Amino acid sequence: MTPLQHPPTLRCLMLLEDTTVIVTESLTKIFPGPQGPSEVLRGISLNIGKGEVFGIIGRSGAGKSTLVRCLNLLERPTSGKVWIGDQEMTALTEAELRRARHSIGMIFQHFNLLSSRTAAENIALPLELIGMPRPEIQARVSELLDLVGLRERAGAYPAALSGGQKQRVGIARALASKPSVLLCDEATSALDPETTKSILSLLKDINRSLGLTIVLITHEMPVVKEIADRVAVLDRGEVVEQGRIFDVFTQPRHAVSRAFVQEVLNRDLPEILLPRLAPPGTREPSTPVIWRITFTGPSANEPILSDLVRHFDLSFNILHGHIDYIQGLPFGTLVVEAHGPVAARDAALATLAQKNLTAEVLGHVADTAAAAA
Ligand SMILES: Nc1ncnc2c1ncn2[C@@H]1O[C@H](COP(=O)(O)OP(=O)(O)OP(=O)(O)O)[C@@H](O)[C@H]1O
Repeated sequence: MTPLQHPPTLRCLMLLEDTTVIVTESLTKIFPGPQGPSEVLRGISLNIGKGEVFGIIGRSGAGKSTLVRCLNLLERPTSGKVWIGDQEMTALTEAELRRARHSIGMIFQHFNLLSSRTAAENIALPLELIGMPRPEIQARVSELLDLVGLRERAGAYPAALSGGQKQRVGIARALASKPSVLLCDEATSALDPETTKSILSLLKDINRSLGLTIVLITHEMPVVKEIADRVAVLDRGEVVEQGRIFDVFTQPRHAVSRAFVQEVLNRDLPEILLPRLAPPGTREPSTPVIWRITFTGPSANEPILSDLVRHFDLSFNILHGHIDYIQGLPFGTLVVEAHGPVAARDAALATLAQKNLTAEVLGHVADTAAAAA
């Protein structure tokens, strides 16, 4: 039973001993506007586990930034509730919220560093604000500079730092007060792919070494694929799909999720091969067909095609294929022409289905391609 299925009084007690660290319940946000009120969040309910990297992905305008700002109450939800740890954020006064935010770090797309302060001074800022004694601040800043690999740049001003270095300062500053949760709002969107990788790898290291829960807001599926454990897909203020990264990547159920997955794992037939596919209804059923076989997990390591050749006397022409790794598990697709009698092909498809492999019939081989094969 999840915390959401319990009455509110029990829920807080459960959160203390449970592995859930962030809960949102039916969160809505309505902004007033010149054309009338606009409902930007429409009943968001999420459970985010302790130590998890949780991705929230959506197109521009889906409501991602509003959602993340509702988590730390920088934006007050119109209705619904937010718990972080054992605190119901939505029930706190402004003064209580300021204290509660010490356990929530946040990093931003444009880093939000103070240009008049050095890297070390930026990192020290939240500690100064809580009145930490100077020697303690110095020790903590030194520790954080080591953590993010910036010891050599401690005295540099933001203008002299690269984008990746600025984000490292942002991460160190966010971690200064030892939060249990780190919210990342498009933290790598302003960075090039190489720097993005290094920042994501730093975040993953921090997640593992400190057990920090990370919520990652992004419009980039490669970011989610790289480090998230689970993902929620946000579309027009609603969570349209959520689940383990491997499941969402290998079996996306919603059209928006499918489009995001397609960006990373291009499963379509390359354009150059499209002429090999006959228009529907133009070929005899007995002509060779084109299949797309999807391999997931252990099935990716099995000699599937050679088994089909041996058992059903079929022959295959491999047109296209790739294999990827999601959280260390293989996932691949292979597009093949299958040549052989219809009955044998059908039996082979049934065998693939029994092995829980997805085989889609894309169509028949076009006339010219069949002749050439
Ligand atoms: N303070 C506000 N007042 C009125 N409307 C707002 C406000 N903040 C956000 N919105 C609107 O809410 C919608 C969602 O915005 P939000 O920034 O949360 O989306 P997003 O998914 O983060 O998009 P992006 O990736 O482009 O930043 C947008 O239509 C935006 O114009």
